[in-house]
Amino acid sequence: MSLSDAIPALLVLADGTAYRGWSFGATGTTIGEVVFNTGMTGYQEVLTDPSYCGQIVIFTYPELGNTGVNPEDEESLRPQARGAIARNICHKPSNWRSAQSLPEYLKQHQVPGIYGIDTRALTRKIRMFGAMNGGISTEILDEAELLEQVQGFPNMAGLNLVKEVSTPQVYEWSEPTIPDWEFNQENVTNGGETFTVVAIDFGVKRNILRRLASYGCRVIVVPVNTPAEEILSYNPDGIFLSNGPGDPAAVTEGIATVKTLLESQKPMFGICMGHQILGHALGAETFKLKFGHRGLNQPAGLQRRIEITSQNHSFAINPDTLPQAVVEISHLNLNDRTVAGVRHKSLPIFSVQYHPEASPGPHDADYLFEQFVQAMRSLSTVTNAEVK
Ligand SMILES: NC(=O)CC[C@H](N)C(=O)O
Repeated sequence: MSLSDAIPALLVLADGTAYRGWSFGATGTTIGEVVFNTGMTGYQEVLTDPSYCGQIVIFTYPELGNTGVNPEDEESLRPQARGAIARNICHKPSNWRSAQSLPEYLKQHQVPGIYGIDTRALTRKIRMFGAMNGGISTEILDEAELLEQVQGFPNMAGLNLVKEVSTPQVYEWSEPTIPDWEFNQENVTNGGETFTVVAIDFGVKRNILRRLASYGCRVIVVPVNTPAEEILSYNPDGIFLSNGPGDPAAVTEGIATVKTLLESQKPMFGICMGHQILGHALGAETFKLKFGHRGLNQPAGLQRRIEITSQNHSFAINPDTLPQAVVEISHLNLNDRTVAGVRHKSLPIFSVQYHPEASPGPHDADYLFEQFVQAMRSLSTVTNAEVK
């Protein structure tokens, strides 16, 4: 593509700052919360992660699209981010798995992007002043006009976006990580046991379902508004609470369901939104971070063990509101010491603010899936012994 074919695009932030660049992906106008991701790989997984619904992602890695996109790396049915911001774009991908270029893919799914932006300056701005709404347009090139639209857009705090991405129907997932990519061959076969897990879908990433399946789980994925009685009617060995977009405090139906499910005392594991929902169900509160954590090298841990983790979140549990008699903090984010994991003191219930399934990201935290399975195994052994 020559520069003379490039379509001018405008990016305006809610504080009035404007950046000019060129369009990639779809043309038109898009508005959302502008956030930055510092990962050096995984743009396709990031763009298709349902937790990015409602957000425009600045990629700090300087060139996007070199390896194209392929059907296996989709984290959901389609790109979920509202837009993408890049320093530079590769129009001719080179990779044996590539099926399509990133610009073509975003165009096909009507997601606008802008490149030619000084993403370092933009990221520093968001870091200093916090995540804010912004708009990208190829049709409104007047800064004041686009700013008016951006300023009329709702803020992320208070938004329930889960309904936009949760599955409309119940489905079963049994596909594990493919053998070529399985990095934990010894543990995942799970001795042929099968555990039934009901996953509440707040906007689940496929790699979570794959990791659960690799550890021997048959996963029944249910919509966010599924009543607790229906969830328990599947007679699950464990309950999984997924990741998802928007403000956790606004997902009141999910919080109420989890509160009821806690009474069943079944093993429960939550990731990201699932962790925040569990926090609310236990009586804690969440707050919005200034610019969130999005990247592949966020350190988490407590005392001696540190995991390098994949993260993508805006909100966090307020530690002062956690019921200390019932739960303890299991992990902190070691960059800013916000809560990164909690564990119930007497029941097999735990959750993390980060993404142990990676995709993209490191595998340090994969052991958490094993812990969940271990909790279900211990319980089923106790129950079988009682029956005998
Ligand atoms: N990845 C997630 O589940 C994100 C959770 C929540 N939407 C947040 O931004 O904090």
